[in-house]
Amino acid sequence: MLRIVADLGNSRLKWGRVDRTGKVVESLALPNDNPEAWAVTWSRWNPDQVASRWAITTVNPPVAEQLATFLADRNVGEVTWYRSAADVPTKHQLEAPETAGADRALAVGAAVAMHPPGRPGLIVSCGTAITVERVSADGIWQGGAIAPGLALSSRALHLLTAQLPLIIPCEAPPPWGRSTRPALEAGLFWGVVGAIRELLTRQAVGLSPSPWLVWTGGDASILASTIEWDGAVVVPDLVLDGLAQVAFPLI
Ligand SMILES: Nc1ncnc2c1ncn2[C@@H]1O[C@H](COP(=O)(O)OP(=O)(O)OP(=O)(O)O)[C@@H](O)[C@H]1O
Ligand SMILES: CC(C)(CO)[C@@H](O)C(=O)NCCC(=O)O
Repeated sequence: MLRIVADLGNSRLKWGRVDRTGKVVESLALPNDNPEAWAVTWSRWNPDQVASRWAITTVNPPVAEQLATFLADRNVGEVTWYRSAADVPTKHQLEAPETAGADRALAVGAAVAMHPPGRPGLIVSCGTAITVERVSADGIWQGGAIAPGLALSSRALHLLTAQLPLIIPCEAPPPWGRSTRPALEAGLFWGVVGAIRELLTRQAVGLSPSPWLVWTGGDASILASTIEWDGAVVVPDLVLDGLAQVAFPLI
């Protein structure tokens, strides 16, 4: 039986296949707004239309409806949805888990599972929004911070001003520029790095021994290298890994 995990965010839809050992393999990102692209990938993954089981985490209800229709049209009957942190067994101290993102809870769950017990941790997820999550030494998610992501900040500056162009930051730029474009690149990129650094520093206060750090999300590869942190790792499929552990546990 094909087992699929999917992470429906605000920018992209990530899919992965779960192999016999419970590992997520062949993960890829698809556009959120293009069911034709989903169909092409799905017929490539499942050319013989064998039975499949899906586990889907979503923070995007309108696109989730489209995805539900897409799967129903393809006779996928076994779908489990994770729509908020309340649907995820990650231990937490949140006030209202039913309003918190399931993706956040799954990322925390996967990061905690990667580390031996007894050490606190921090998780930075660099997606449409950036989240920085705090985990206590006894493995409990204490909550986090939600900030604007790199592409979103760039789009906001472009859309809400008359003269600022749209730029796509793709690598660490010099910290100032002598014209609009490099000045914008500097402000966007280093502004986001500064926000993450500040949140990490402040959330680490009171955590002992020193917290581990896991990065994930579409912008993790360019942002992680800017902040020095002993033993920090980038795990691109952290949310899918967490989902596979929760939805398809090894028995
Ligand atoms: N091919 C791509 N298409 C879209 N975004 C990309 C791409 N490659 C890198 N990115 C970056 O990835 C970020 C989005 O990350 P990701 O796909 O992890 O977010 P998401 O899961 O959709 O968002 P969220 O979980 O915050 O709702 C954007 O800020 C963008 O800069
Ligand atoms: C913060 C994001 C956008 C990160 O993907 C998502 O988890 C979300 O929409 N969460 C709902 C609000 C919350 O987590 O408290």
